[in-house]
Amino acid sequence: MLQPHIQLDESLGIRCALLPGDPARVDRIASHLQEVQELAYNREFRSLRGTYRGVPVLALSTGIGGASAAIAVEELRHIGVTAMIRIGSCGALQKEIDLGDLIFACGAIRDDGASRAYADLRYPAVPDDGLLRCCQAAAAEQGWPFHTGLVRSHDSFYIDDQEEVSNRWSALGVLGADMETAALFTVGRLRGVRTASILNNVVLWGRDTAGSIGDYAGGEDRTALGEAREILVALEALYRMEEETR
Ligand SMILES: O=P(O)(O)O[C@H]1O[C@H](CO)[C@@H](O)[C@H]1O
Ligand SMILES: O=c1cc[nH]c(=O)[nH]1
Repeated sequence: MLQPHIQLDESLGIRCALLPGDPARVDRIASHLQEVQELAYNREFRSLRGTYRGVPVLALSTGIGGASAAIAVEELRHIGVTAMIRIGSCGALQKEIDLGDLIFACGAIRDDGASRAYADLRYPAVPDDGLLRCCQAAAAEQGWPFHTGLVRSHDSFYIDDQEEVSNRWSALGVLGADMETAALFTVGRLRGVRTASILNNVVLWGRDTAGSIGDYAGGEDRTALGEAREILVALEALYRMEEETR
């Protein structure tokens, strides 16, 4: 059945997906794939297919926030996708995390509305353990710096007590902030989909968030490198997962 938001159906027959937030990132994923074919572009959901080392892969943007990410997870599951890796950006909540460093989320603080609509806050937002390990192994093999830890997913960028809120989560050891990881993990776990989230740090801890995100959008070198790395790590992780389950 044609899914109403992503405008894709099960005839695709693809099990693995990369989920960037930004539709423009879909092009940068395509540059690492073979046999690329554009599929659909409806609202924030832009998609294309390709192969990586022979593995069929779908790239679909989810837009900003947990609500649209949750819709993407549900509709992708309806068409047979069983493993999804978010290719995101984030702001650091710790000073040792550099621009372009990768964060592998081993859990997410559920400060978003979408995940709460699905389950009581005591339900943990966690990735698939095997898929997370495939991501770590792929990054380690390349020798690229990465951090594994908790992230905080939120719904609001410009609230008045932003600094206070960020300081509180930083003091609790949370590594970074994004807006979709908690919804991806929660919905994925509830629906039996394997998920992981890789975040490229685009804002140094304590720096101006809006300005730094603008630099990333403008192609700042280190964050562009972090993005290329997270894409390659995710593709390699999916390849490893497919090899393990073959
Ligand atoms: O770059 P993406 O993947 O969209 O991720 C981050 O960037 C957006 C905010 O600028 C939010 O979606 C946040 O999660
Ligand atoms: O602080 C930040 C930076 C990027 N993306 C977020 O969601 N938060």
